[in-house]
Order: sequence, then structure tokens, then C-alpha cells
Amino acid sequence: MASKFLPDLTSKLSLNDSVSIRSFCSYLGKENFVFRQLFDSVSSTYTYLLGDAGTKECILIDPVLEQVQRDFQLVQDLNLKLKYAVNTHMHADHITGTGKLKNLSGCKSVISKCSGAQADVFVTDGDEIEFGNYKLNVLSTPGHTNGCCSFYLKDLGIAFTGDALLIRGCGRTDFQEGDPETLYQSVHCKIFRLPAETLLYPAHDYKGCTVTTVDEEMRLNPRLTKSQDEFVDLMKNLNLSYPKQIDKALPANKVCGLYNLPEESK
Ligand SMILES: N[C@@H](CCC(=O)N[C@@H](CSS)C(=O)NCC(=O)O)C(=O)O
Ligand SMILES: [Fe+2]
Repeated sequence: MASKFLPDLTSKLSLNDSVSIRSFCSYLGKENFVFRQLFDSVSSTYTYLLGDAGTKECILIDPVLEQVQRDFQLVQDLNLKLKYAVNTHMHADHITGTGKLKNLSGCKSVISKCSGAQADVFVTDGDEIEFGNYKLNVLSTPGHTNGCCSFYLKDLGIAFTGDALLIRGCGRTDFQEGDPETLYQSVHCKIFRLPAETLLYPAHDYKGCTVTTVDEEMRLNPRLTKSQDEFVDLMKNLNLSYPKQIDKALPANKVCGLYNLPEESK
């Protein structure tokens, strides 16, 4: 019933307004759902706080080391208890905040087994990550890296795509285990099979956008609307410069972000 009316509702609301998701939750009878999109301007990374105000359990998706105090303060301000600090993949452009959050809050870190990184909980395709009365379905969406996962919260029609699908873009495939054929299949066979009105929240945006939908990306994504062969050719010729923090980020992220940390981040 909810998904039947979702397109009408979203067309009346500004998707970039946090009020919209609150109104939508209220409409669905999910008033307890807490949702915040946080931003790290150095790496252009989005961190997401998802919680259940009824049970107080919450999770953070893709926390950034330098923003841990901000994120943990918000968890406390909202009287929530952090259950999991989750990574969509082993990031190359920033050090994860999951290890520091574990030390601060006693939460457990979560990542996919295929990522090659250490964590308390390893997830794989089909698993569920529960917090309060909500759950994320784990979708394996490799191609940017082997361990990339997207997380789908079916009840609310929202998904977190990490670097697999960015707004009008996608994760690059020229380092770690990047593979354009695999990424194309992940997006088309997993993310584009979610309901068209599903709100998609990426791990990064470099142009100030905050959210998109399956429908928008299927129609307008300049890379993923191409044929697979055209996509592969395009991805092999992007000639992007390497992320500035990659040499310190990858070794640190293999161990939950707790390796050789800069003094000011400890
Ligand atoms: N300039 C940034 C890195 C930008 C970058 O490479 N972003 C990645 C996601 S983080 S692994 C990406 O996949 N970008 C896709 C694209 O098409 O740009 C830095 O130096 O950190
Ligand atoms: Fe990435």
C-alpha cells in the first residue's frame, strides 16, 4: 500500500529536505525512524545515522575518522545507543571511523567478508542488519571493489549504495579490485531491480546533490544508461587522479581504521 502511494507523495515533497523523510515516515506509521545525512567536506563522504527512537538502537553507515566526535555526539544528543558502525566497502579515500567508534561506544563494526578488512561482523548478500524494529537487507554490489555492498531498508523504500552507484555517476573501477563489467551487472541486476521510487543515498557526492531515485538513475545516469560494452570502454578511459589519502587509508581501513593514525585523530 505504501509503495503504491509513494510516487504521489514524493512528487509533493522536496526530496532534499529532511522534513520529507519525516513526513513520509509519519505517513507510513514509522514515526520512530531517525534519519540523518552527515557530510565530510574533505573527502565529500556522506555518513548516515539510522535509528529507532523507540528502542534507542541506531547504526552509522560509512563514518569518517575525522568526524567521529561529531557523529558520536549526535548519537548521544538523540539519546540513542550505537549498535553497529557499518562500512559499505573498504574505502580508499578516507580512513573509516568504525574503529574509533568501537572504542568510544562499544558498538560492533560491520563490513562484507569479501572486503578483506577486519570487523566484528561480516555480512554477505541476503544478510540482514537489524537495529530496533528496522532492518537493512544486504545486497552484494561488487565492481568498484570486491566487497562493495548496498543496504536496502525495504519498509521505508530507501537504499544506501556506497560507491557502487553515485548520483548520475558510479564508483571508479581502476584500483582495488575494480572491474567495470562486474559493476555494470551489480547496478543493473541489483540496484535497478529495486522499486523505481526507491530513494538512493550514495557514499559520496562531489556536486552538492544529496539523494536520487532508482527511476532517475535508470533514465538519467550518463554512465549506467549506456550498453555494457560502452560502459566498460568509458570506465577504462576515465583517467582520474588517485585519491589523495589512498596510501594511508587502505592499510588503516584493513584494520577498522586503527593503524598508524595521525596523532590528532586518536
Ligand atoms: N578526489 C578524491 C577522490 C575522488 C574519487 O576518486 N572518488 C571515488 C570514490 S572514493 S573511492 C570514485 O569512485 N569516483 C568516481 C568518479 O567518477 O569520480 C580524493 O582525492 O580523495
Ligand atoms: Fe570507494
